Amino acid sequence: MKIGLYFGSFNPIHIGHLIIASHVMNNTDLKKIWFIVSPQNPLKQSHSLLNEYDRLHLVRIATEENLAFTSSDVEFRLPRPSYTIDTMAYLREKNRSDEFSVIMGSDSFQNIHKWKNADKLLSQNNLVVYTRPGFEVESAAPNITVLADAPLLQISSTMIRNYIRQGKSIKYLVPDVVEKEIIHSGYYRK
Ligand SMILES: Nc1ncnc2c1ncn2[C@@H]1O[C@H](COP(=O)(O)OP(=O)(O)OP(=O)(O)O)[C@@H](O)[C@H]1O
Ligand SMILES: O=C(O)c1ccc[n+]([C@@H]2O[C@H](COP(=O)([O-])O)[C@@H](O)[C@H]2O)c1
Repeated sequence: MKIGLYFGSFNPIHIGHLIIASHVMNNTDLKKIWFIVSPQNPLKQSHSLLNEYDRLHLVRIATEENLAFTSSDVEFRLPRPSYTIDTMAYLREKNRSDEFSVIMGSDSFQNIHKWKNADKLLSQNNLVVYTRPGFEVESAAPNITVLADAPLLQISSTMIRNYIRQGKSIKYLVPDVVEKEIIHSGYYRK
């Protein structure tokens, strides 16, 4: 099966992520999207990072009503920080009948030279790159699909964490179930 892999810290998952995943499904031949929760992004600081199992739970409840979406904890069992090239090797080995594509914004794509074994990552994998403002990109190779018209929201997990700390509402920025769980569990208050 053709599967899109959407990697992220998801700290927490928000509707920007879900809109992108849905847009990728609508505009490619991918049949499923796996949301891969990275315990530790190699290029991000770990303070203010909610426990990975709590982040995974939020991804699970945000995606469970969509049968094409799945949450994945595969990187929890791999060495840290989470290097995408290593995760891809592991996933390919374990899922030989599936064909994976890595989904990423054009901002990440432009910075991919900073990632571990970037050349190998680019040559060995299919990529779906959606354009984000300020990071124009043209399809550079047959294994790279560029989606130029993704519906984009100027929101981020950082913004949501800041809103919570400031006592502001995060309604509509995250799915209702995620908002309820964050409030109920007191996540990101300090
Ligand atoms: N609003 C958005 N629209 C499109 N893509 C997004 C949006 N927010 C995040 N992404 C992309 O989704 C992927 C996973 O995101 P990540 O979990 O790092 O969230 P984030 O909102 O960027 O987090 P943070 O603010 O904590 O850095 C990354 O490739 C990121 O570029
Ligand atoms: O493999 C790497 O070197 C590498 C470097 C930076 C980021 N990544 C992956 O890309 C995902 C999204 O990263 P980011 O910075 O766009 O939020 C993150 O969860 C990591 O799995 C991977």
